Amino acid sequence: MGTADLQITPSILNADPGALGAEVARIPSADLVHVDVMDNHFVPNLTFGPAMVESLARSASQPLDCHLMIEDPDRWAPAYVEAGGTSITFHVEAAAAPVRLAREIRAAGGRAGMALRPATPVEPYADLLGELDLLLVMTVEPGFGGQKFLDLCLPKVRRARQLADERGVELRLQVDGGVSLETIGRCAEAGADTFVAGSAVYGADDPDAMYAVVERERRYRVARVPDGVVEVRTITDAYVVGTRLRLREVRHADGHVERKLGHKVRLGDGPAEVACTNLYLDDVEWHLLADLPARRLRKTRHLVRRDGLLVAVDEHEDGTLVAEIDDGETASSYVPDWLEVLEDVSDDEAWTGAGLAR
Ligand SMILES: O=C(CO)[C@@H](O)[C@H](O)COP(=O)(O)O
Repeated sequence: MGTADLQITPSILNADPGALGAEVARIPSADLVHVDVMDNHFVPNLTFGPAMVESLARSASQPLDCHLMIEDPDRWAPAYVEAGGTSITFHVEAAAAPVRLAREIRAAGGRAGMALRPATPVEPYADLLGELDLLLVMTVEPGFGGQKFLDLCLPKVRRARQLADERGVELRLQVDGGVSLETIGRCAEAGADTFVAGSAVYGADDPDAMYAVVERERRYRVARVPDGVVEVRTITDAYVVGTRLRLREVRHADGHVERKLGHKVRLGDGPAEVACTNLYLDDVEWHLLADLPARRLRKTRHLVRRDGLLVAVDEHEDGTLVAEIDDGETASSYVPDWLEVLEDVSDDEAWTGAGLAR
């Protein structure tokens, strides 16, 4: 994979069209917002134009990833950069001069993306990849959300990644259509690093929960592991260099092993409040990611349940003990006496997992 930074980009095609500002506000943890622009000619559906993009750009805190499913993108694409789109993706099947268009988008200050319908091969465009910031491989026929993922597009994703790597081109490889918890692993394994998801996000009861749970963690250096240990686990964390990604392997006392990829986004200035997203990985996915350059941390976690409180006490290799209390959605400052606190290190970067990793 060309980059270790995986992004999930919700498509607002499946959101309530009458309340788009509010719908975008429901997904504050998303890295980007995917805006499907359809003209009822290139695809049989009609959605947004530059005025809507301009209005969204004013209200959304995330960059807008505009996917133009329109005829004559050579004429219209620059207007979407002007409207505030961050990346502008045109369909190669509709573009008269894709190289010129990609250069125009970049010259206007946008990131240039090119999309391929399921039946469009990538090979004819191999030499053009260096002109792009993003290549979008459609995994459904464009036009509508909620369609079934086309597995037959995966070999193209793999070839696209290979062609870019052979040419030393760093681009985002995006997949769009039918991307869900069930299909995303296969896309990542094929080399995609950016995942557009419409119904999988807006079909959920809490769209942002598809991304993240808010962790409000207090951390304390403590004198000893208190009574009340209900479980002991061994945790190995790998903080992927230059990203907000953490690979975690948890070995439970009964022998079972859990592996996950976490993405932690700070909600405030310090480490105390983060939006945390986890994807559980199978063996293939784990081994694919396990060799990424990372700083590592190994610890034994003692889970203590006492007086209705669950506290994780981490024992580090040098014997220091750090207790974590997760307050979830409700901030609190209660510290039980039995924790025998030596020091509150909640705001100290050096005592975060990333700070301790070597
Ligand atoms: O571009 C398109 C459809 O043409 C997509 O962005 C869809 O909006 C994705 O929706 P799901 O397939 O994830 O429901």
